[in-house]
Formats: sequence, C-alpha cells, structure tokens
Amino acid sequence: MSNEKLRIAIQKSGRLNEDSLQILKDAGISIDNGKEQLKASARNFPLEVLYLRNGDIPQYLRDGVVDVAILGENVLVEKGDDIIKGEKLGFSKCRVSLAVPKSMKYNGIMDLDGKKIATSYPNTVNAFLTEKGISAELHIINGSVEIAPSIGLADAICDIVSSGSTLFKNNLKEVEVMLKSEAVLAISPLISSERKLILEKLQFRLNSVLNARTSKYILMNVPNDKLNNVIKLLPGMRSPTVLPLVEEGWSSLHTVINEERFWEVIDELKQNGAEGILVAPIEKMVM
Ligand SMILES: Nc1ncnc2c1ncn2[C@@H]1O[C@H](COP(=O)(O)OP(=O)(O)OP(=O)(O)O)[C@@H](O)[C@H]1O
Ligand SMILES: O=P(O)(O)OC[C@H]1O[C@H](OP(=O)(O)OP(=O)(O)O)[C@H](O)[C@@H]1O
Ligand SMILES: [Mg+2]
Repeated sequence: MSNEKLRIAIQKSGRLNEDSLQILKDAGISIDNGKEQLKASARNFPLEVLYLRNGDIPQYLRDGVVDVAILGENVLVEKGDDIIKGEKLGFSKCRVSLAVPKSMKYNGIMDLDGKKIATSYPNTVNAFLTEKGISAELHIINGSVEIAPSIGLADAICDIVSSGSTLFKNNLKEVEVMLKSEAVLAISPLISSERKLILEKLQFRLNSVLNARTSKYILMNVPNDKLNNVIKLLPGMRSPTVLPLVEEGWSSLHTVINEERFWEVIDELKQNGAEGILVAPIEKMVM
C-alpha cells in the first residue's frame, strides 16, 4: 500500500474550526487532536491535517504546500481566484456586504462615489465598485471594521454579515450584498494525480454526509384511495416504498425527502389523510 497522504488545511481557531472537524468526523475520519498540535494525522484515512490561519490558506494552496482546505468562499473570492472551488459544505453561511450609518440617506451605490470605505476585503470591494463605475478610497483594517464610521475613520464599511446584529449595535445598515458565502472545499491547482485519488475518496464521503444532513427518512400511514395523491407529493430516491397495514384499506409509505420539501408538503399530506407521520434523521446517504 502507498504511504501517500492527502494534506488538508483547516482553520486553527475561529468560526470554521469546529464545524470543519465535525464534518470530517461525520465522514468517519478520526483525527488525534492534541489542541496545541499544528499538525495531526488521521488514524483511519490517508490524511494529514494542518491547522492554519484562514487568511494564510490560499497561499498554501497556491504553492501546493497543502492539497485541499476547508475555507469560506469569501476568502477565495478575496484572494484565491486561482484556487479550485469544490463542494459547498453547508455551514458558516454569511454574506459580504456594504453598510453605511443608519442616519445616512442612501439612494444607491453612486452615493459612495468619492467616499472612504473601511474593510478587510479590499479586492472584493474594488472589483464590485469598478464594475459599478464607482471610485472610493479604501481603508484596510483587519478587524472591528464596524466601528470605523463612528470614530470618523470611514463613511462606509464592507464586512461579513450574518445575523446583522454587529451592524445593528454599531448603528449601521446593510445597503449592498456583494456576495454570499459558505464553507467550501478548496483545492490546490498543483495537487498530484496520486493525491487526487485520495481526494476523490474524501469527496465521496463528504457528499454522503452532506446528502444525509439535508435529507430525512419519513414514514406515514395513508388511506389506499389517497396513495396516488400522496406519492405525487413525495419524490423519493427512486420511488417510495408502500407496504400494506394489517388494517384493511391502509398502507404504510416510506421515503427519503429533502427537509425543506417536507415542510412545504406537510399540510397537503395531512389533507390527504396521512397519519402517524414519523421523520427520522439519516446518518449517511450514498447516491
Ligand atoms: N458572523 C459570521 N457568521 C457566519 N460565518 C462567518 C461569520 N464571520 C465569519 N464567517 C465565515 O467564517 C470564516 C472564518 O471567520 P473567522 O472570523 O473565524 O476567521 P478570520 O478572522 O477571518 O480568519 P483567521 O483564521 O485568518 O483569523 C470567514 O471567512 C467567513 O467565511
Ligand atoms: O452579522 P453578525 O451575526 O453580527 O456577524 C458579523 C460579524 O461576525 C464577524 O466577526 P467575528 O465575530 O468573527 O469577529 P472577528 O472580527 O474577530 O473575526 C464579522 O467580521 C462581523 O463583525
Ligand atoms: Mg471573523
């Protein structure tokens, strides 16, 4: 057997760290995790994990020092346009937005022409403003961007927004959403063909976890004369399973459904006489 290992970078500490370790764990990969260690190996998968600062990861990918990473899409947009974007991982959802003081009358992006904007994402802002034909002066800071307007450092800011509470607390309002982001698998353009084979195995496992996370296994009892209506509401993996109940005229119907779709159709299921609806989590889902 080859000793080849895939090198993955994940955030050392911060918002992505915990969910990144969790998704690897759910994919059946156990990592010996001395918290102070900056490098660790997986026990049961050919994977070496490097714990790094997010902002440094695009350069490591570019140089081929790491093969793959878990990173916010927003970081790739800012400084990794040569990095290959893989699977979206469904966590750390946020947006990168422009915000101005609540008291400012904002009629459109032209109101920012000639203004000063504080941000940690200069390339993203520049690309956005250039496309709109706006020129502004950027003030680059690495954190606490939202206080810039209140201390007279800038007229507007560009930063990450999620719940909006940081903007609210700083008397700011979101005026333009420049991009939407979530954690993604980021892949080095220099990855070797040998390691690519390991990456494909990792991607297969991650996809099984992701499919399972967004799907539910549902069971319900349905009167036979309504079965066709109910089946039309529920597209399954191939098609639903229908089993007769002991009580005549009734069937038990089993299927897999996207959780959002389930909430969309629940009222119609009930209207069609479905009873005893059970919804169960799925641990892994191989398509
Ligand atoms: N409030 C938020 N809600 C959801 N996701 C967020 C939020 N803030 C940041 N993120 C996402 O998580 C990523 C990591 O954010 P975090 O603040 O932990 O790290 P950082 O300070 O940008 O990076 P570094 O590891 O270099 O210190 C961001 O790039 C973004 O994709
Ligand atoms: O819309 P909200 O839910 O309030 O989230 C947005 C805030 O979260 C991030 O900061 P973080 O807490 O990661 O602090 P940091 O600046 O130290 O990275 C981001 O830079 C915003 O300030
Ligand atoms: Mg942050």
